[in-house]
Amino acid sequence: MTIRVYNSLTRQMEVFEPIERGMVRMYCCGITVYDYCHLGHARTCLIWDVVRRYLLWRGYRVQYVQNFTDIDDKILNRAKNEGVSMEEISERFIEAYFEDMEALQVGRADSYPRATHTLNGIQRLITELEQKGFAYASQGDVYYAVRQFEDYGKLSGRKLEDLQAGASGRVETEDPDAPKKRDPFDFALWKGVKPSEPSWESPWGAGRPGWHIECSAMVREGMGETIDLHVGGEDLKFPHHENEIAQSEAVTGKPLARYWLHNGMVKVGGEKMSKSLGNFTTIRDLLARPVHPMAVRLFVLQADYRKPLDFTDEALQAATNGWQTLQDGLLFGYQYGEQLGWRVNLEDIAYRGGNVPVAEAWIERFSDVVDEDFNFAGGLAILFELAKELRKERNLLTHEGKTEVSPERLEVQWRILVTLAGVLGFKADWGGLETPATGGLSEAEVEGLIAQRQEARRAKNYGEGDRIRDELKAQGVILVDKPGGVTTWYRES
Ligand SMILES: Nc1ncnc2c1ncn2[C@@H]1O[C@H](COP(=O)(O)OP(=O)(O)OP(=O)(O)O)[C@@H](O)[C@H]1O
Ligand SMILES: [Zn+2]
Repeated sequence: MTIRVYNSLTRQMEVFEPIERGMVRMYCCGITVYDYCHLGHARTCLIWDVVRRYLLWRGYRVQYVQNFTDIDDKILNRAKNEGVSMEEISERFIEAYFEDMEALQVGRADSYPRATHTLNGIQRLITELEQKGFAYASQGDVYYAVRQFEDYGKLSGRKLEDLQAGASGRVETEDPDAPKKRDPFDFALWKGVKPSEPSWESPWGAGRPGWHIECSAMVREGMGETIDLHVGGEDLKFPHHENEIAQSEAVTGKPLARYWLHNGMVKVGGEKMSKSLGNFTTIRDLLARPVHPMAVRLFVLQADYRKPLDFTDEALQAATNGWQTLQDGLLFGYQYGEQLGWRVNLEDIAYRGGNVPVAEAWIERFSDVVDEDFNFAGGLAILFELAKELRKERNLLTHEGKTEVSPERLEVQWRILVTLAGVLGFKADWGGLETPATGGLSEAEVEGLIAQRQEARRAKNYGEGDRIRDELKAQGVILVDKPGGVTTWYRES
């Protein structure tokens, strides 16, 4: 089978064919770094991380680039409020971003260009737009003249005429930059310096870049004129992605991206989870509840990536239960492999995947389903089938001392499960296993002591926290503190 994707640009399913055979160039609009990430950001980052993993598994090489917007009014406002520099704010939240994503096991992109590191490329692009008649300078700012770009609106399906009718004068009254624009829909490529704000020298005077131009410049500088996949949240389709297209394609005369893919929003009570609405749950808060990071991954991947996803406690609980089932399946080999006489190197499987024959029907079924516009929910259904079968066999084994399916066959099934779960970025906490062989504390006892330690640390009683850590260590249990206040553990072998 071939991979097919829903292209937002053409509004139809298309066979996925990258420009260069076997190589995918993929760009994702990243975050504006002025606060901690919430579950909405997590969904966007998780989905595209798994798309990348899937493409790699399907044999492509992938260049995956995700930017950080580190010049923005929101960052400047926070810096002003705290009396610190813009860099201090952006550095703090870039660091927090990496911690949160690591906790969720989102893989690192190949590069993370930042607006502040791309000023030459940005200025080059604006200069070319000016030379080609798509941009004009006005009172220290530079604007993009949207009416010069014939295709404006092709991604979002919005026509300027309709927008104008809908806006009817509102734009003029609300937009403080309106007097500087030739048309109310023109947008800033460069903004003239304001007192006490950071600025960079440019042919148009000191100032800073607008938001939209940074992505166009980053793609061009780091990836080329046309990339394969341009992805991001649906909220960015208009105006951000529309403007990226207008900027890049006006200069190069080539499509910016072959395929535009958009993920749906995480919603709360029907509204987009967002900082401005105050209805958000940060990744940190979620993991500190504690919710297992893999349950968050399951919550996100069980939904159609293009549809909105409602965040409710029930949905989260369902994902937590689902993870338990999947985890039971993933741990099967570690718990019963020896008893079943498997001669596999479990360490090897844990770190390199199951290494199963690709002709296996399960694998084919999985890739057939996921190939169709990254249907991860469909792929997961296959993983659950496998996990449930292993659970059934586990019950037989513990109660009757034998399995129905042959041990050889079970081994293959388990390896397939581990492999496919790995493709979707799921990894079982092998260390959390109760291993009677090592004796000592039971799983529940360990969890109880960890909870006590967390309580002590919350009360700033670090001495007691350390004492509990040492007590556990003496019993062969090693604690690993993860970002977001989550502690995992494993038994020393
Ligand atoms: N509720 C959400 N669900 C899914 N993705 C989201 C959500 N909110 C933001 N994103 C995505 O996260 C990425 C980073 O967005 P950005 O930093 O601009 O956040 P934002 O939209 O300003 O968030 P907020 O509205 O909470 O301030 C974008 O790709 C955006 O589409
Ligand atoms: Zn962008």
